[in-house]
Amino acid sequence: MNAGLTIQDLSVAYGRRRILHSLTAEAPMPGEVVAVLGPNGSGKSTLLKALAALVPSRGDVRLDGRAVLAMSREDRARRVVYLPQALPPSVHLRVFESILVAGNAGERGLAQKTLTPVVQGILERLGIAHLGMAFLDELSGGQKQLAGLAQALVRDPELLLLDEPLSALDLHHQFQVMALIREETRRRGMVTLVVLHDINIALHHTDRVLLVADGGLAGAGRPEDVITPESLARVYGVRGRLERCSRGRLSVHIDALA
Ligand SMILES: Nc1ncnc2c1ncn2[C@@H]1O[C@H](COP(=O)(O)OP(=O)(O)OP(=O)(O)O)[C@@H](O)[C@H]1O
Repeated sequence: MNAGLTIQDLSVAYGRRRILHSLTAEAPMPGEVVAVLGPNGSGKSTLLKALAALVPSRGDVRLDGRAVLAMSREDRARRVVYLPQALPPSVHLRVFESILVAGNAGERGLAQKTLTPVVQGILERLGIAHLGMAFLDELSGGQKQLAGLAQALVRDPELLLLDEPLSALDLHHQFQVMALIREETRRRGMVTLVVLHDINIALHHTDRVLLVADGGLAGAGRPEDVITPESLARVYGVRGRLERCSRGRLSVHIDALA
C-alpha cells in the first residue's frame, strides 16, 4: 500500500536567508492532485525543488514510507519528476523523439516498441499529436510547455512536481492539462503537486491545497476549506468572495485590495 507523501520539518535556506522554516504538511494520498498556492516569492518553487532534492534542505520527506532525501540520485530520479517553471533551452530534437528519450531514461525505461504507442497516447491526450514531428526549438512557449509535460508524464513517476505548468497555456489547454493531470494522477496512483496562481483552477481541479506563506503553511486541506475570504485577505491581501454558480461550483471573485 502506497502511503503517499509526508513532509516533516522541512527547512530550506539560500545562504543565510531562510525560505522555508520547519514546514510540515499532512499527507497527500496516492491519486491526489495538490495545488501549491501562495504569493510571489513565498517559497512554492523552493518547496518543489527541495522535494526533488534540487536544493539542500533539512527535514524528512517520505514517499511511500521511504525517505526521499536519502535515496540514491538514480532511485530518486525514477520516482520523482520535477518540471521547472522555466524550461531548459530546447535542443534541436523532434517532439516525439524527445519524449521517447525521456521515457527511455533510467532503469524503468521501456523498450522503444512499447513506448511508441504510450508517447502517441500522451501527445493525443494533450492535444499536440500534430506536433510530434516538429522540432522542440521551433515551438511556441505554450507548445514547449505541453511537450515538457509530456516528457514528465512518460517517465511515470510516483511523485510529479509541476511548477506553474499552465503559465503559457490558453484556456482550452489549461482545462485539458488539468483534466489530464487529474486523470493520470488517479489512474497511476501517484501524488502530483502543482504550483498555481489561478485560485479558481485550484478550486475546480485539485483535491487538496497547500497555501505557502511566510516560510510555512498558512493553510492545508480541501480547497473549499482553505480558500476562504479570510485566507485570501491574510495571505494575498485581497478582498474576495466565494460564490456558488448554478452548477453548484464555488468560484472566487476579487473585489478590491484588502
Ligand atoms: N537560487 C536562489 N538564491 C537565492 N535566493 C533565491 C533563489 N531562488 C529563490 N530565491 C528566493 O527565495 C524566495 C522564494 O522563491 P521561490 O522561487 O521559491 O518563490 P515562489 O513562491 O515560487 O515565487 P513565484 O510565485 O514568484 O514564482 C524568494 O524571495 C527568492 O528571491
